[in-house]
Amino acid sequence: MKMDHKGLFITFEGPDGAGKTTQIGRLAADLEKRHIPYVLTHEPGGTEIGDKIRTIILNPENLRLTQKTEILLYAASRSQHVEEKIKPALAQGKIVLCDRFIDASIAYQGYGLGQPVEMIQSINRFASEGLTPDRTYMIDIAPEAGRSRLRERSGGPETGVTEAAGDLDRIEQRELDYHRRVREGFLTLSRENKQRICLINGEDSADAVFDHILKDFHYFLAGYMQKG
Ligand SMILES: Nc1ncnc2c1ncn2[C@@H]1O[C@H](COP(=O)(O)OP(=O)(O)OP(=O)(O)O)[C@@H](O)[C@H]1O
Ligand SMILES: Cc1cn([C@H]2C[C@H](O)[C@@H](COP(=O)(O)O)O2)c(=O)[nH]c1=O
Repeated sequence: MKMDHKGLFITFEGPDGAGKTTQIGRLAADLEKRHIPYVLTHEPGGTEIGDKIRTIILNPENLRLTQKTEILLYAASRSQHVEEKIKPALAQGKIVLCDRFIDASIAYQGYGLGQPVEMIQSINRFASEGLTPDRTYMIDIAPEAGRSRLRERSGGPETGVTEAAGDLDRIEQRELDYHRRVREGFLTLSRENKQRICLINGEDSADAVFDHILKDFHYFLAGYMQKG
């Protein structure tokens, strides 16, 4: 665990539709209930400038956006986010809950697009000033299941809304094979970072997933408090 800041940096990762937003919201509610100061945020975005970058990255009309530009825009949004929001909150001793961080760039742009992972790591080390999450909840789901959840969330075939018309962003619209590579990327990361990453089966019920996260988080928090 990196101890160069006072707060705790917790990230949620996983393929599209895995349930990250659902679970991070539940963990935030648990902290709220226990009066523990926290910040709930997300990437890409999380700041005014980051949200503008997010709009460019995810707009399905931006067909000419190159792979290198995509990597750099995610890193630019992250840099703004770390400096303006995440590091100040950690310095105040808060728990920062962040929906996606550098693991997403490695999985989506590295494993998914086939861009060199070491290069993405190096760009992001610069962008994030070397910030590493203390704990990561990686929620795994097969891309078919994730995509079907996203379709339902945006209307679903039964409502007559087609997938193309149904709110999928520029990344979500990529073919299933791309999303299979992304998932394998996340699973590889979880094997390579067992100390930091807690891997969870996102195809279990939302309650079962949350039980798993909460148990691990309370255990992790107790250890962190003990170390002072
Ligand atoms: N464990 C679960 N079982 C069934 N449905 C779920 C579960 N978790 C979340 N959902 C539903 O699946 C959809 C996607 O969930 P959510 O938005 O939390 O995923 P996400 O990982 O944040 O998606 P993305 O980051 O791709 O937008 C939502 O409609 C949510 O209610
Ligand atoms: C941080 C980050 C994200 N992505 C992808 C993952 C998703 O498809 C979108 C973000 O949408 P969400 O609904 O807010 O999860 O962007 C990526 O490709 N690379 C990244 O670094």
